[in-house]
Amino acid sequence: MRFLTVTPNPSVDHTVELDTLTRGEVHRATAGSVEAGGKGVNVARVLARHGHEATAVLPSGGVDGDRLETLLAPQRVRAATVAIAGSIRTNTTIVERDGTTTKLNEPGPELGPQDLDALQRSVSDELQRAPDWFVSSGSLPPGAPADLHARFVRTARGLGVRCAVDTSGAALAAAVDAGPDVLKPNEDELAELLGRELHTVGDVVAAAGELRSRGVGEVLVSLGGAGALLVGAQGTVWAGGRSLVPLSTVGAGDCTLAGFLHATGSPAQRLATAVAWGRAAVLLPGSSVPAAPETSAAAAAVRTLDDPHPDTLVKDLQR
Ligand SMILES: Nc1ncnc2c1ncn2[C@@H]1O[C@H](COP(=O)(O)OP(=O)(O)O)[C@@H](O)[C@H]1O
Ligand SMILES: O=P(O)(O)OC[C@H]1O[C@](O)(COP(=O)(O)O)[C@@H](O)[C@@H]1O
Repeated sequence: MRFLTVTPNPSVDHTVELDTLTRGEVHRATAGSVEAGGKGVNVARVLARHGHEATAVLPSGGVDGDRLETLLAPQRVRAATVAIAGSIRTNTTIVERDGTTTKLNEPGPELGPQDLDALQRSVSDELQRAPDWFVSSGSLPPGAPADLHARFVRTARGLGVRCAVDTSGAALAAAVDAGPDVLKPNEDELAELLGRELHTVGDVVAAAGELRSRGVGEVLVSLGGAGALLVGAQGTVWAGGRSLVPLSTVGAGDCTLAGFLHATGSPAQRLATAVAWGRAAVLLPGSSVPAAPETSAAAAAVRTLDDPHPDTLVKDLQR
């Protein structure tokens, strides 16, 4: 299949591994790594590793822009870079020995009107090539309008291209009303969007139902160690597996969405693939994305459940 992604706020992902993080202390890291990052970039990377044609549209500028392009070059992703005046960001992740992951995401460069025009032109040009899926992902940098993902989705839908969105905050709220085919919030992002806490399966299903009534096709809610729930026209499915000690959870959500779009079959089959790709990602260090042998191995441990009981607590789903 052919995929197009856009990442308005890509990053160089710097991961530092250490024993235990203590605020205010000097730490000696046990390992460190640097990778090309940002949500749409990661979606493109993992799809390319699974043999798909993946194009990633991204702004690039400054020393970190050069670094990101260098890191992306060997990864079989076709990078459609848009030169911007500012320098792209570095995001830092601290992973402790027990798998606890702390992310420090920079705001990113200010995008001026010319940068935004160039980015929108690049997305429109790439959409003319009629990809099978378009993925609009990640936070928005300063200067970008909150409805940037929504604008991309409307352009894609106008051209008949199926689209998925993974973002947060005001950008997520704006994207809902553009009616993407797939929306992938995590539990916290969904709770923030609806302005209420989500404790049970019923809470999540009701929240997802509200988004569907506003025009979203399928809502794929990732739940960290508790797997994921898919709410769509055919009902609700859960998929997950036994608990894992993550090496790094960075990129797990991106791999989950990529697996979902890669898969075919019933909602349960597509969700099981999504969860397998997410679980394979957490077993890799830093922002590394899994290859086919790793996602196939992870798939063997995933189980699914149709219509999980609405009173079940989300945190109890994997038991
Ligand atoms: N601690 C964990 N144990 C097992 N699987 C995990 C863990 N954290 C994440 N995953 C897998 O990765 C997926 C995405 O993780 P999640 O944290 O929900 O996404 P995001 O990175 O978007 O916040 C989950 O649905 C799950 O399959
Ligand atoms: O755009 P945001 O929300 O700041 O997120 C960017 C960060 O998220 C990642 O794309 C990882 O995302 P997930 O862990 O949600 O899959 C990193 O590569 C990047 O540093």
